[in-house]
Amino acid sequence: MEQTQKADVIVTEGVTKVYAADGIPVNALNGIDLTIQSGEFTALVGPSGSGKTTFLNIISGLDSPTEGKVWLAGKVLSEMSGNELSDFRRDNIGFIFQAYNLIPVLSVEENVEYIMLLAGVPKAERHERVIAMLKAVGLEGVADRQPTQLSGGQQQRVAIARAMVSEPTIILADEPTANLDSKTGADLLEMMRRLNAETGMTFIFSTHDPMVMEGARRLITLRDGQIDSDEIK
Ligand SMILES: Nc1ncnc2c1ncn2[C@@H]1O[C@H](COP(=O)(O)OP(=O)(O)OP(=O)(O)O)[C@@H](O)[C@H]1O
Repeated sequence: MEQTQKADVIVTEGVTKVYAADGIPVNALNGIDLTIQSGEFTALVGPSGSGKTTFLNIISGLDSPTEGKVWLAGKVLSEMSGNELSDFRRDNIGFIFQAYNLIPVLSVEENVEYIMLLAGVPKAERHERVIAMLKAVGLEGVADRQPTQLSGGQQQRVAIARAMVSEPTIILADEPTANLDSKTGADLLEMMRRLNAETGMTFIFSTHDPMVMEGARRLITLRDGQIDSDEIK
């Protein structure tokens, strides 16, 4: 009988973060032990200041923990050199930001193909993958537009296409619906969930939005830098 084994894409062990703001220590994370497996669609929730952004920054290697270890796709982030880490991040993580962060002087197509360009994917293949990805996010026919000619919801779809097109190990999204009205945010989340089901790509996102939480398959609640609850729905 065939066995499907889920890989651990992120493992954290004792992740602690202390910021030194004006000499006063702030304990943002207090020993987080967590495993995220491939194919998860997981929301990170909790009150403002509970450590969500800090945790996302640490598991993506944008910031380093004061103590503890993070494995991403089997590699310990703190054991990589600066260049190795940035290549590893480019190949393994797709980021989606609250403010979309598209490059305004580039067309939609150029925004979506950018990471593939850096990774040396040939032009014809890049074009084919961008067009297929734009179709998957419901944005056919906008490849030549500038991001500013699109609505906020459409811009965030472009950002999702950009994050997913190079098939990273994990998609990380910090408050992806925070700048959208609740209907647009709910539609966007439904689309992310469909893409997760169709591609098996792993998603982890932070949110304050109860409608977005509803759509998650696993809900991890942080409180004062610790895991308060971890619920599979
Ligand atoms: N660069 C920093 N320097 C000092 N303290 C920081 C820094 N970044 C975050 N903090 C503090 O760390 C704690 C966790 O912040 P974090 O931004 O991770 O929380 P959050 O759950 O993402 O909050 P929000 O929901 O408001 O975005 C807070 O007390 C915050 O004030």
